[in-house]
Amino acid sequence: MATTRIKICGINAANALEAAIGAHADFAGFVFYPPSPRALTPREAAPLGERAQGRIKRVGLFVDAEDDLIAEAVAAAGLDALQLHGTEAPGRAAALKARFDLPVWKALPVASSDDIERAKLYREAADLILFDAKTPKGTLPGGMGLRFDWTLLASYRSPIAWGVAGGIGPDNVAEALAITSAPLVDVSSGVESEPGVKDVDKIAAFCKAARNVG
Ligand SMILES: O=C(O)c1ccccc1NCC(=O)[C@H](O)[C@H](O)COP(=O)(O)O
Repeated sequence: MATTRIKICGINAANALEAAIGAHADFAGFVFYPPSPRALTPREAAPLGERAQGRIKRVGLFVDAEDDLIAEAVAAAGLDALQLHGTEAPGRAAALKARFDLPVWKALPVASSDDIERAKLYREAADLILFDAKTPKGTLPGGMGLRFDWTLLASYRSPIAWGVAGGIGPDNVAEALAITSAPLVDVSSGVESEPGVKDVDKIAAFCKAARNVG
């Protein structure tokens, strides 16, 4: 089995970034979505991006963002990939991939098998599909600690890269990976002490538990 790749999302402080790097996570997620408790402005992300350069890949998370914000964030934080966590259509994902010449990850909210099927729509437009739990209307579209039925992915096969997110933490990441065999796992609130505050010990425990599986 190939090694599971790990993304720690919502990194907004140097200690959390160092914990993710120290625990050999593959990706650090920077959230550029103002309503999030983990949100960064491009200016705030710049020193984190510089610290991360060459040590961990930097993924910028956007929710139906304008090009201007994405351009500022790419320039300030030196992003290595764009994660689209809103209602971006395949055409929008393809346009951003072409404009910024960066890999594009598309997050898809999952509540039923139909939601898994939607991944097919993005095969030409995205480099990675991230299956995340569907959240209630009027709340954040991610980072809520909600999980979906992982058995929906039990026999999932894809020609492009993919990952699983939502309600995963140090105590259940092994179960999530055992059920889904996902090549990538993503976590945010599961490694926090409170919303927006990462816990360095939980980051270490999460990465250790994920690495013990794949
Ligand atoms: O983390 C956020 O605040 C956030 C806000 C808006 C859209 C997406 C967001 N996070 C996306 C992620 O990549 C999370 O890691 C994923 O949703 C899982 O979150 P959690 O259930 O808290 O681990």
